[in-house]
Amino acid sequence: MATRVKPPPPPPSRPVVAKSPPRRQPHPPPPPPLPRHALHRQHEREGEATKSVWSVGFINARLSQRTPVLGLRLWVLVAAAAAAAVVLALLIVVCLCRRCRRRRCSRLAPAPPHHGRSNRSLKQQQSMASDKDIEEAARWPPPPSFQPPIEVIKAEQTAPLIMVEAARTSGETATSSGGSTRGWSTESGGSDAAEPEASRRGWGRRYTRRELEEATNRFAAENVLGEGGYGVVYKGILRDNTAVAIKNLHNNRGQAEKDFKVEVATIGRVRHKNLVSLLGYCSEGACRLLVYEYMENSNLDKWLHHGDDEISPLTWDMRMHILLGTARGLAYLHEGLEPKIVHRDVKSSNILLDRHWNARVSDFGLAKLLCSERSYVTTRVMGTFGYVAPEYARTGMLNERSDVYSFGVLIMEIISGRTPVDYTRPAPEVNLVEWLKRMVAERRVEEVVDPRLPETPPPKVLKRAILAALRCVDPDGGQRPTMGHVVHMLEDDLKFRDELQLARDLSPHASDSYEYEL
Ligand SMILES: Nc1ncnc2c1ncn2[C@@H]1O[C@H](COP(=O)(O)OP(=O)(O)OP(=O)(O)O)[C@@H](O)[C@H]1O
Repeated sequence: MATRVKPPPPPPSRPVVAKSPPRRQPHPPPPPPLPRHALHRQHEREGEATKSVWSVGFINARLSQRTPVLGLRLWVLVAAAAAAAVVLALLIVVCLCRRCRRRRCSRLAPAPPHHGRSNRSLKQQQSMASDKDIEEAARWPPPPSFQPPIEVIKAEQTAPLIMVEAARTSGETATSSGGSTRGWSTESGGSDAAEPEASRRGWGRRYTRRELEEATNRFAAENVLGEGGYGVVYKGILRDNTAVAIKNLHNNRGQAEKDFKVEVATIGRVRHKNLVSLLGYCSEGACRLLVYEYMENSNLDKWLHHGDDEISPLTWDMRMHILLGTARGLAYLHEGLEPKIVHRDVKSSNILLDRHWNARVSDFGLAKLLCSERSYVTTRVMGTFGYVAPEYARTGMLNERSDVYSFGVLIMEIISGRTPVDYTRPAPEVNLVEWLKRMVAERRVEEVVDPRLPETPPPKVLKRAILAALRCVDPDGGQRPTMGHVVHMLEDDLKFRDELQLARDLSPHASDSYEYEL
């Protein structure tokens, strides 16, 4: 008699349907014990059933099962969960990237001011300014030991203008010194559409060439403000009636548009009341144009050296005010930004004057915008003859103390009305720094004053200004003050001048003794 073998249990893949409660049935009698060979076959069948749990058919069946979630099949839910996980992962990556970028932005935020010496010590230094100090500062030649400046940046042979380090770290970032962002609007010609993100971030407006042609009457000759080493500068009036200065950079075929934009962004984000603001740019084909705020009173060089008037319109006070503004602008570049910007070409033609005669430093950071292969870049690297710090000229090593040296030359220029190098003068007077030092050593300080000045400054005031200049042109870069120190010196000088004036106004005789005491 054939033994009835109990059928294997139904495969678990069967769809689970709502079951009615099982009817209770009387327990069937226990099956008779199986013979050995039947038992063996049953084990084999059970083994196959277990294996089938992992078979393709089984998985397919499982995935095709309907679930209680909206009656969707299991594979639909699995796919949805996988997609959600991918989206989540992407979101996390994007968030992390943004955080990194923000951190880079914050590196360019204004750094806390750090001036090595306290105001007090500077004040003491200043009030102790005596003939001896001035003569000591004027000592020449420099000590033979040249101490390399701290944080020296090696100037390269062909493209050494790497002073705008900010560009490297964050071409895409935008920071502001708290200044206005006027002019960085998003409305512009068609090309803005290509870069809406840039405009939103405040990098600066991108102008079309056509817009700028319109503003300058097709770059007409009568709108030329002048020509410098970087190109021709035009005055332009934009459609909204804003006056601008448009610098047409020449020889730019070597500059990739992307690099150009990075540099422009670097310059554009630097805002300070004593720096000329870059409003935007145009980059179409080989054409590279920079759009700046227009400065009504041109540049300092013009007023110092190219005026026809016998009496200069620049009074002593105006000159000191211009110096202080310039010092503040430079101090911001050196100490207010992280990483700092070394101007590298501080000179009177780069000090522009707004309608209120406030100094506005221009051309900072321009060096990196130039095509590095051009030979004139190499000559420009050396700054301008007469203003260049000796260590820079000698070694090509440059840091912010080189700007301090040039600023010292600028002080001398403003006091004397002489250019830093003047070959029309007798040999001992050709070099301004050397001549002025000699005059100080010979106690002929009063003779260095610009004969075109409407009024001569009080001797003590003059001496303090000369002392500041001599400190700045110290042959040892490490001994020069920082621009922050220079700002304090000049502020103190102005205060000193005010006090003197007040004393004079109160009593002419009292002021004599006051001046004498100081
Ligand atoms: N934003 C501006 N507003 C008014 N005039 C300007 C402005 N920028 C430049 N200029 C004028 O354009 C002329 C050329 O300036 P640019 O800066 O190109 O050359 P530079 O300073 O004279 O020489 P270099 O290029 O050697 O520094 C100068 O007369 C300058 O005063």
